[in-house]
Amino acid sequence: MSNIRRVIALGFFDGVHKGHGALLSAVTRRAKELDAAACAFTFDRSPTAAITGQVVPLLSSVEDRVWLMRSCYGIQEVIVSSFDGMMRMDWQDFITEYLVKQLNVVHVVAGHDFHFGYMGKGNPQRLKETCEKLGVGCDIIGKVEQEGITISSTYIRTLVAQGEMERAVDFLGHPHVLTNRVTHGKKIGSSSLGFPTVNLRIPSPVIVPAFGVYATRVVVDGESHMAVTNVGVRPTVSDNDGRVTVEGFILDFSGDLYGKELRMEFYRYLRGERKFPSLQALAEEIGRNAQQTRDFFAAHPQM
Ligand SMILES: Cc1cc2nc3c(=O)[nH]c(=O)nc-3n(C[C@H](O)[C@H](O)[C@H](O)COP(=O)(O)O)c2cc1C
Ligand SMILES: Nc1ncnc2c1ncn2[C@@H]1O[C@H](COP(=O)(O)OP(=O)(O)OP(=O)(O)O)[C@@H](O)[C@H]1O
Repeated sequence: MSNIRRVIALGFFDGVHKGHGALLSAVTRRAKELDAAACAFTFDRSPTAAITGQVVPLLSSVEDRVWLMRSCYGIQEVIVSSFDGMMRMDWQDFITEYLVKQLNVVHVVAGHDFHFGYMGKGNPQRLKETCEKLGVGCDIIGKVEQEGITISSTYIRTLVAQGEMERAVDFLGHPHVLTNRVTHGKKIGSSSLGFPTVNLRIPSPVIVPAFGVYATRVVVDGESHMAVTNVGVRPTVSDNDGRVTVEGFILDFSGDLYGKELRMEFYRYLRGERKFPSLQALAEEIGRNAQQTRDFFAAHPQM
């Protein structure tokens, strides 16, 4: 780590929602005032998953988390730390040895319920008092609510898992995103259906949105296109192997995207995934869903 002066937001930041946004905006503001680098600290894996041993499906991969913090809030450096390597560090050491000595922190920003250090014994009050003694600035951000609900990654995960995408977008402050490389499908899409699709895998432990069809955008080679996308196991296709795929038909586009990195943005749930009596019936429905997607983006030109 180079020894530049850093203003650092502390947390895990899964999904980078509006509550996190309050911290990250404070960081960019303070960094300007102090002529320091705007940074955020996160872990490589979910602390809750590591501690409880349970699978915690996350809204974002590490890469998407980093990208969201940079692109939505102008964070210049995201420090991705190994949770396993840090979980036994006590809270005082986290501040004095890690933040101050290693990262040269000049100001920290954390939320009202931020717990840190071995057994979670560090808390906002301890953070504030210790920073004061060390001459490090500290902002504790009060909780951000919407419709009387405290915005949290946990709450937004339930929205995505239930397909409530528009509400998820509302609480995130940006669309739910999935970035991955395009893989090969079974080629039925272009040959029998008349709808070529890009196929993405959802890497573990990233959350699987409710099975169904969504109005989405795909961003590839720096360009954004409307797409109608199915998430699920494709019960209509006889040889489906039970694997979950994300398949998007990109509107008004032709070209081979195999192997390219693509970002998919989810905006609206259109319908559930179904088993159709024939490929013909499925193709007719996809045609209707493509039109619904056009209508949605025509009605929401800012999206
Ligand atoms: C917008 C859209 C909606 C879809 N809806 C369903 C569905 O409800 N049920 C289903 O079995 N497959 C559905 N599919 C998946 C198709 O079965 C799949 O695209 C087709 O099998 C082609 O697969 P391939 O690209 O791997 O060749 C949908 C695909 C798209 C693009
Ligand atoms: N709604 C919110 N308002 C203000 N600060 C928040 C809010 N949500 C999270 N924070 C703060 O953002 C940082 C990162 O939080 P964390 O990653 O634990 O998110 P979370 O949404 O609370 O997650 P979870 O749902 O898993 O508890 C912490 O410092 C936390 O206190």
